Amino acid sequence: MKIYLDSNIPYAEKMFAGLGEIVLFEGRSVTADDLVDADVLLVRSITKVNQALLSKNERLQFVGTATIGTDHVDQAYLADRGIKFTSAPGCNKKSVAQYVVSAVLVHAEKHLINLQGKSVGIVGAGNTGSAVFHKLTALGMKCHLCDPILANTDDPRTFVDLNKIMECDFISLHVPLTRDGEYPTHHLFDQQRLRQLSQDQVLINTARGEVIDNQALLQRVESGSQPSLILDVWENEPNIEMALLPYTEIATPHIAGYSLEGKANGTEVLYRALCQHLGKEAKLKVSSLLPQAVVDNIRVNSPLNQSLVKSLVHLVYDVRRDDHIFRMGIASPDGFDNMRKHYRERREFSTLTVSLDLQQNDHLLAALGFSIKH
Ligand SMILES: NC(=O)C1=CN([C@@H]2O[C@H](COP(=O)(O)OP(=O)(O)OC[C@H]3O[C@@H](n4cnc5c(N)ncnc54)[C@H](O)[C@@H]3O)[C@@H](O)[C@H]2O)C=CC1
Ligand SMILES: O=C(O)C(=O)[C@H](O)COP(=O)(O)O
Repeated sequence: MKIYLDSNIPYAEKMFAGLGEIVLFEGRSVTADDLVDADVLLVRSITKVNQALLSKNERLQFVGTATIGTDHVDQAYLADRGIKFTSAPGCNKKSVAQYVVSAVLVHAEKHLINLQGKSVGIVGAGNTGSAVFHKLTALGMKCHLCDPILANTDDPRTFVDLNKIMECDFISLHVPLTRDGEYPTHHLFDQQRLRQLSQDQVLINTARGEVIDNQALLQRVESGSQPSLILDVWENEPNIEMALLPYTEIATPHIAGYSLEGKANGTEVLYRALCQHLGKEAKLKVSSLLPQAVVDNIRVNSPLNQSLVKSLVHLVYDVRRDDHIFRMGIASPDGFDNMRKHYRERREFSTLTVSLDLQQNDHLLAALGFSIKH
């Protein structure tokens, strides 16, 4: 059994070693010739899994992607060939939500904004949008959810339409990239919608670059009085529209979901699914392989305010560091992918235990995802 693994799937060599012979590949450059004898193919979002990639392989039985997004996989083609497919829903939702929390706090500090009562429009109310809702609501923000698909189900939450979202102080995108169906998201933010944004608004994209028409966005920002932009994802990665960069407040190379926990969760989901597919017991747990966090506890003995929350958040994850590294490195060859490939170890808020002297602080910090001790 040959298991072909993207070399950027952490802990995968250890987790899958007992299930077959491991062959590592580079996700961006792998070709049909490389995969001729693969029985199992485990990818991340940069590998387009389609007929062209699998045309020379006649024995593939299982494809897994260690990601939430599945737009890079032609699932209909896999189904036609009877190849089992698994993704990792929700695996890095906390990581993305923590990125958004850090970015919102950074924006608030820079523009002297009190976040209490500020409105947030969350487009896509699935795993990640819901996590963002939970955290930003805890910060005192008024969050609105837009999800016409869930709005047509028995989901008990209140949903608004996109017009209402366009009035919000912050707009955060958490939709899959889709081109078909009743509610396609490709260029959901097109020239017309981008024109509606004012310079007092903040547009955050951690979904997929193609959800915003990047050329229309460039025209919009070049015409003046632009909204603040926080962009983790871009059209045409890794060859992004560099002219957008100077207009962004925070810019990163598709790493919002790159916490160690988020990536490790993705690995574990695939491990379990493959074990099940092969009729084997899933004996390993990826959590046992994670290192201790460098900073793992802190004592807080004063009431929380926005500034103190920001300090606690940034003790664990500060998006400005990723923004800085990105701007320094993007001009070099392979700059976009290099930062992703050699991404530093980033942990989630749960790895920091906050010891609280004041009872009233727990709700907010627990909602943000910190571990709490009294
Ligand atoms: N930047 C990064 O590192 C990461 C990006 N992502 C992206 O975020 C996307 C969302 O992630 P999850 O929330 O975990 O997925 P999910 O599948 O749990 O939720 C997506 C939600 O979007 C809704 N939706 C679909 N079309 C819509 C439309 N036109 N308008 C409004 N809502 C719509 C769906 O009904 C669903 O509830 C992923 O598909 C992936 O592309 C995910 C993880 C990391
Ligand atoms: O999970 C997703 O969906 C993502 O966007 C991934 O976090 C992106 O990471 P790579 O798969 O491109 O390494």
